[in-house]
Formats: sequence, C-alpha cells, structure tokens
Amino acid sequence: MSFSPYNDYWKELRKLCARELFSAKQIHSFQPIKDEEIKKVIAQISESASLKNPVNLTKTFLALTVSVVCKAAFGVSFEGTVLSNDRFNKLVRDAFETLGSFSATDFIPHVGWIIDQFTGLQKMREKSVRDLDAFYEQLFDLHKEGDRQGREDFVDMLLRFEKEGTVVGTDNLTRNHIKAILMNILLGGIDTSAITMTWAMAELARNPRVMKKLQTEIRSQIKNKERISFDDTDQLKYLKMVIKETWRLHPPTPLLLPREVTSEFEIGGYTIPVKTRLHVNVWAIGRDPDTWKDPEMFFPERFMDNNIDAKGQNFELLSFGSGRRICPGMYMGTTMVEFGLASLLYHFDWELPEGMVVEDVDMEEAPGLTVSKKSELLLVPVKYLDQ
Ligand code: HEM
Repeated sequence: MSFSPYNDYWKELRKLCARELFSAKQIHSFQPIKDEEIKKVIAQISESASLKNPVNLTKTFLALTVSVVCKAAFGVSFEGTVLSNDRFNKLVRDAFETLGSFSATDFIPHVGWIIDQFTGLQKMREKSVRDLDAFYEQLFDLHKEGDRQGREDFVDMLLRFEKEGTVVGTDNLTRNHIKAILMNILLGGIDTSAITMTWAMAELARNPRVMKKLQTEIRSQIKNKERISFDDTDQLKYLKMVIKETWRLHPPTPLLLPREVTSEFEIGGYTIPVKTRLHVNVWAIGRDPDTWKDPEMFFPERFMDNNIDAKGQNFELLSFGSGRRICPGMYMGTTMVEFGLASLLYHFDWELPEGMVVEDVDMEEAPGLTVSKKSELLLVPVKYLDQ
C-alpha cells in the first residue's frame, strides 16, 4: 500500500484527531450510541435464540462497529440511505482488499506499475478510490449547513476548519486532507475491532472452560443492571486477559503499518540501508516459543502474573503497534471490544451449531492488510434466563 511521509503536517493532524475524536472524554460521550446499537443487536440475537437459529457473529460484529464508528465519528447513520450497511461493508472490504494487497509499484521501481496494470490491481484500486470518494461526498452533503441539528460532530468540525482556513502544521486544512482523515478512520477503526471480537468468540467456542469462567465473571459483575457501563467493563479483569490473549494469537494488523528506514543500522548481523521498507511481524512475535510458553495454546491466565499490555511499551504484544505511528484509536477500539464481548456473553450462552464439535471450528486466516477469520463464525445463542 502506498503511504505518505510522516511529516509535521500529519503529526499535527494526529494531534488534532487525538484531541477531537480519540480522547477518553470524547469516547465516554459516545456511550449512548453504543447502548442504542447494542440494544438492537441483542434484540436481533434474542429472535434467533427463540428460533434456535445460528447467528453469523462475523457479520454481527462488523455491523455493530460500522454503526457505532459511523455515528460517533461521522455523525450519520447509514440505515435507510443509499449507503446502507451492506453496501457500506462491501465498500470497506473492497478498499482493504485492493489497498492492502501486494503492489508491484511499491516494490519494483520504474516498471512495477506495468505489472499492476497487467494484474488489474491498478483498475481495482481506482474503482475503490472512486467509490470511497463518492462516499465522502455523500457524507459532506449530509453535513451541509442547516440540514442538521444538534451538537457539532467530527466531520462538522473538520468542514468548519476548512472554511475558516485553519492552518494545521504548515498548511491549510483542505477537502482532500479531510477525506484522508476520514479514510484512515474508516479503514483503521471498523474492521480491527470487529475482527478482534470474532476471533475472541471463535477461541471461546473452542475453549468452553475459558468461556464459562469469563461468563461467571461478567454475570457476577453486571448482575441485573440494564446497561453495561465503563466502570463495569473496567472491573472485568479476566475479560481483559481474554482480549490480550486474542490479540497475541490473532493480531488484526499482523505486519503493522510499513516503516521506512531513515538512517542505516545493523541488526542480527545485517546492515539495513536507508529507505528500506520494514514490516514488523507482530503475528510471529505473538507465537514465539522463546517468549511465550505453549504459544499455540489459548490460555488467558498467562497474563495473570505480569503487567504486559498492548499499549506499545511491551514489545511481546504489539497489537496496536508502537512509537509515533501507534494506533490513535487504541482506547476507542479496546472499549468497543470489551463492551461488545461483555454484552453478548452476558445476555447469551453460545453453542456450536448442531453436529459440530470443538475441533470443527475453523481458524484459518484470510490474507490481507488486516487478517480476519476466513470463514464466517456461526454460533447458536441461548438466552441467559437469570437476568
Ligand atoms: C481492536 C481495535 C484496533 C486495533 C487492534 C488497531 C490496530 C492498529 C495498528 C496495529 C495500527 C498501526 C500501528 C503501527 O504501525 O505502529 C493502527 C493504526 C491506526 N488506527 Fe487502529 N486499531 C484498532 C482500532 C482503531 C479505531 C477504533 C480507530 C479509529 C476509529 C483506529 C484508527 C487508526 C488510525 C487512524 C491509524 C493510522 C495511524 C497513523 O497513520 O499514524 N484504530 N491501528
């Protein structure tokens, strides 16, 4: 994937987004959106439970994160518009497939573009960018002055900055910059949380002991409360371990974002020249037997007696990356995943579809910039009656 240099302009933009979208205060203010969206999800799952029908959790988690991120970040709901959830999901999927796939242009100077033309990648990318552009334009139309009431959302704010000629770093904020910011949020924010929740549920389905222990923790914390709050999820220590263990084995972005070497250095006897493109293999680090005991085993208790977390300081667990490009949506993503999993595990027990045994849960990965579970996860919900 082509990437832009990380200059002062982007540094300032990151700061702006961190303040206006990713701060703990902002994220807590999105809680009513999450409550509303999870309510709909639970109602849908309850219906499946009463019919003993399996639920497609891959789709459920994606729809949940699409709704929450779009309402929180873009201030719009896509239901009932031309950008209905299904079309929107396809848009994001296509963008990931084409923008995240191997590009000869990036690796073979001067002639790589010919290969990309030949394989059709260039055409697919152009289509993806056109579709995304149409989406942003529609988003701007929905934000036209006077059309909307209520508080200023993130898109309103960016459009206001553009209009006021606000300078970020050294340049004015332009419409193209706004589109780039929205693209980052769209591609960085939606898939990653949904992928984490899907892998977590797949691992729980394969590990009934862990599922039971986790549900006992969640149910004794939530009891009969109508809503699951931040304070509740904050108390769920075992849930946090389950999520870390999921990220260790299934980091949603296994090679992080590419880096470019700015000054020559040596590592393991190799000299790495300037301008080399580097990928950090977080997936391999998470399964390294020199670091982790029984690395292939899903065992959340391994995090019980240590302070390893995924905030970029412990290099054994780099699911959000590290350094200057570390994921700015880390808190938003973590709270989303905690809330989604706690809600579904509180309200329902989960069984394998008839005829399936634990060994049948397919854990094959789909290749891409983000790595999701290849086959969709189907589990049968059973309503938890003690509520
Ligand atoms: C479980 C959830 C998430 C995971 C595992 C995750 C993971 C990552 C990773 C690994 C990177 C690259 C970091 C690096 O190379 O050092 C990244 C970047 C990024 N993430 Fe996340 N992310 C998550 C949620 C979110 C959310 C909710 C948002 C926003 C709504 C978001 C927005 C971004 C953006 C904008 C970048 C690019 C930052 C830059 O270019 O400097 N992420 N994320």
